[in-house]
Amino acid sequence: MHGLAVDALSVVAGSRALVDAASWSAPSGAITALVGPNGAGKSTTLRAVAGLVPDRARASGAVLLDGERLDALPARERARRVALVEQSTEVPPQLTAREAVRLGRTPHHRLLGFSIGDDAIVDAALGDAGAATLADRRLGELSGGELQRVHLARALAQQPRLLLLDEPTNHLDVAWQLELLALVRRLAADIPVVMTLHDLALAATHADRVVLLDGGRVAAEGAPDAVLSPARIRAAYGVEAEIDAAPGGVAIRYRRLEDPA
Ligand SMILES: Nc1ncnc2c1ncn2[C@@H]1O[C@H](COP(=O)(O)OP(=O)(O)OP(=O)(O)O)[C@@H](O)[C@H]1O
Repeated sequence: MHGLAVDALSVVAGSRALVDAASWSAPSGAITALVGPNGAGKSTTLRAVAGLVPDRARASGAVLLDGERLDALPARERARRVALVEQSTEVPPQLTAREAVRLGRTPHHRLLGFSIGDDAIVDAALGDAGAATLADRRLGELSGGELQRVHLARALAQQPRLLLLDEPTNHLDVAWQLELLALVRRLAADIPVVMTLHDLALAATHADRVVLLDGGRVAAEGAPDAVLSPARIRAAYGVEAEIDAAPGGVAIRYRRLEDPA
């Protein structure tokens, strides 16, 4: 299959399955949203797809990108193919944004050092992520939203064949959320993009496919309107959802089960 196929992925810490035999796919040319309640295993899943597993945990199952087993590749090879932007990444505060984005090129270098062409790639990545004006600022001085854009630029500089974004709209104001989603749409023309989202209305509006995780398992997978139904939202989150699908986007109103309609 063209794109990402996750087959019976489990991440087990001690006797506890954080991700439990989850199988799902994310085709090229599409945005796939990974949704689910707190603790459902979304971040653990993205990290495991990128080859990162918590200390003292064990991953099993297969992760295939365009038919190639990613989980069988050495870390450096995997890093050439997969970029992950996490919710919070420790950053050296003295590094400039440009220096941080340049680190995205590291997996592509044969020896330590930089390659010809890196500068143009780094500049393009900074521009695409809306971080060009931040290039010479130090990371320690940036706001949460600005830092988020720099992390995205670093991922773009990696020129990955699979882009994984953990809560990419966190910290972003509404204008930058829309910019980010437009950029993700452009990127998804060529590669699979998987992003975790808490905002189900954003997922319903902007994703082509939705994977609903609950308790580490795949509760549903498919078209947004099929997965994000009131019944499934009730089952996974324990809330009532009233879904209003207008041409400009989906709006969802929530209420607790015990509250009057
Ligand atoms: N290093 C770890 N060791 C043991 N358990 C962990 C570890 N990291 C996460 N967990 C547990 O794994 C489960 C899944 O966590 P994960 O962060 O993947 O969920 P999530 O769906 O991303 O949640 P959220 O929406 O709150 O970000 C949680 O119960 C969490 O407590």
